[in-house]
Amino acid sequence: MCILLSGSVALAQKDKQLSEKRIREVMHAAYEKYRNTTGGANASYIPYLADIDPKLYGIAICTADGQVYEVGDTKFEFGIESISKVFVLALAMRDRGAKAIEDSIGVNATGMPFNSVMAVELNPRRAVNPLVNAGAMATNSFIPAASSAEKWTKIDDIIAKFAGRRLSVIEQLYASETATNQHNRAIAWLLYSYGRFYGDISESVDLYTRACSYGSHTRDLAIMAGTLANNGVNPVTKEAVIDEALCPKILATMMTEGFYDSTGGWVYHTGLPGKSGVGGGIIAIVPGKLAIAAFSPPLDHAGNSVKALKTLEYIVEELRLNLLDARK
Ligand SMILES: NC(=O)CC[C@H](N)C(=O)O
Repeated sequence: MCILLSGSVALAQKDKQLSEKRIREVMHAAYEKYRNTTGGANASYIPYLADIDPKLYGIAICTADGQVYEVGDTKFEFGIESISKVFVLALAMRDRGAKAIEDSIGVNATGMPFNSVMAVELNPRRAVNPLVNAGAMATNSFIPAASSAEKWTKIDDIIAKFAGRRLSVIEQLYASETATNQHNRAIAWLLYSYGRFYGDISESVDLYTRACSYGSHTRDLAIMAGTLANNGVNPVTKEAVIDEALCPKILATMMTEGFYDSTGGWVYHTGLPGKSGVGGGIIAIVPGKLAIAAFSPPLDHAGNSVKALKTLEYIVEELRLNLLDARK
């Protein structure tokens, strides 16, 4: 009884860290601390991304009870890119089940870059992770539907539910990616050659490319991630988007592969599931509590936003959000 009591008192103390005042304070402190940080470079292999203003910077936090806090350029729409992989995975998992994802796509870490061919070659089962390009394209191919148009409707609907508003594809970005995605097409063919692709190749690559080309702003990402923090219920609209039992499975893939070959470093610093995109966005989820999103276009060698990474690491440390940290 005594132990229980002191445990819950300690938990309450820890949660005091999460008062509205404290969240705002830390978020604004992060913004001031990193707003002039330089380093990294915009993604240039997708020409559209190279031209985005590298100075744009936004942070948004969405709590599990639906409060949204924002600072900076949080309404600027940028390419969601690989962050879309998380939500397309949620759809495939909803329709196929968590076991089928594990068996047919794979859930282990590749420890390799997001567009690695070797990740496919070196794994005896040719299993990848749904959060690298190979696994994400296979995941698109795995969504059950009568046609590609129907799959897109499913993707568009679930993305809208996660965000609490309908997102639009940035057509210029989509065209830019489509004109330069030969490497992704090659990866899809490779998976196909090993029997690890489950639908029409060009259609699946196209769905993947289109989903990466959604325009999202930092606030959207915080709410989408907030839905995963809130057991699959959008904390703002209160709509149930996916079964709560799937959330820990989705978060597990983020913990193992969310930052590709830099995932170990991310977990080392934050102890949280997170995901980056080459558009400059990053999300992090604290189950049951909140989600954080940050955006800044310049990327490091692994394709993760330099400033967003620093921002999230700082906020996680200051608010004591690391899941692996049992300090009171
Ligand atoms: N890491 C990323 O965000 C990569 C996504 C990008 N659409 C690609 O396929 O290369």
